[in-house]
Amino acid sequence: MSSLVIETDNLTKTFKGFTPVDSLSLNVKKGEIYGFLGPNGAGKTTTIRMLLGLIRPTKGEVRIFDKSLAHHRIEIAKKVGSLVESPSYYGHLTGYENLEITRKLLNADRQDIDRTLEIVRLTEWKHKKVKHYSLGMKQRLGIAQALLGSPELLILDEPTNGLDPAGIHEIRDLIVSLPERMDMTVLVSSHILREVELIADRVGIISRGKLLFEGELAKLQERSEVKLKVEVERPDEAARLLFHAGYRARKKEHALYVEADRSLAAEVNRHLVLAGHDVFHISEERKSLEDIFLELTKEADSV
Ligand SMILES: Nc1ncnc2c1ncn2[C@@H]1O[C@H](COP(=O)(O)OP(=O)(O)OP(=O)(O)O)[C@@H](O)[C@H]1O
Repeated sequence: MSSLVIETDNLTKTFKGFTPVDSLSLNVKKGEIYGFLGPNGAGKTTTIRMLLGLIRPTKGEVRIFDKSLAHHRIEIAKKVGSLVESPSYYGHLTGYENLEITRKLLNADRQDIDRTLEIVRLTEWKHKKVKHYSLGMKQRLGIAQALLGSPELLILDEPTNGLDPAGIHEIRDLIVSLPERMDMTVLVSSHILREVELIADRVGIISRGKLLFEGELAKLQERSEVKLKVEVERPDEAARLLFHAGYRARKKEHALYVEADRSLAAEVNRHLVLAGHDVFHISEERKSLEDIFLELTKEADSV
């Protein structure tokens, strides 16, 4: 069997001449947490709805567990748990009762309810009515619903939307624990890089329905240029000097950013010191992932 749990080939969705998902080829590996990243309106939910068989692709194919979703929808659905947008529940019923409804639909074991309540840390609240739950607790209940029946693949669409920092932290910890605890593959979407950065093994970044990058975030950062940040007393003058020595240098705030890596740090330093500049500090700088993400998705936006 392939090590890919989700594989899409040129997945495309068109609504009345508008194409929110455009030739998307995603690869999600078994046992990983895959961060599906993109700004609002990038096409994440539409993609997820196709992965769950809730809407039909206009073009392309979805393969899950090495099988075509179009031909094995029911068989695949039994092994996939999901939370798309906000969870649905009955406020006048308790957490336990809500899960009992889902459990019956799935024909899952009764002890599955207590086990999932434990995982999402709602055990002590299980006999309280859901209308009294906080937003974070409702979200955790939604994840518990998705976990019933021990799915092999869990798909969560923006599970931290609307939560406060503590709630975000809790959901994040919960997601991180799942692959090992439940031998599961997780795809989690978000429009916030920082949320995914801490938990995902690999990411797929989309904007305007197109895949811009897929892989480890460290690889994305490696692709960004390195600069030397040089702190000197008179940066304007130092920039001119380095320019005449053949370097591209730009002043930003009180520092100078030179297009060079650490192998040239000593040479840059020598140029400056020999010309009478006091150099206080030289360090190698890369763009933050946040900057790279914003640039990448902005570029796609302006096409
Ligand atoms: N049924 C539909 N008919 C027409 N347009 C749609 C339909 N569903 C989604 N869209 C449009 O497709 C685009 C992508 O939406 P989608 O919800 O997939 O993005 P998203 O990345 O999940 O964004 P968000 O984070 O804001 O939910 C949006 O412009 C949306 O308005």
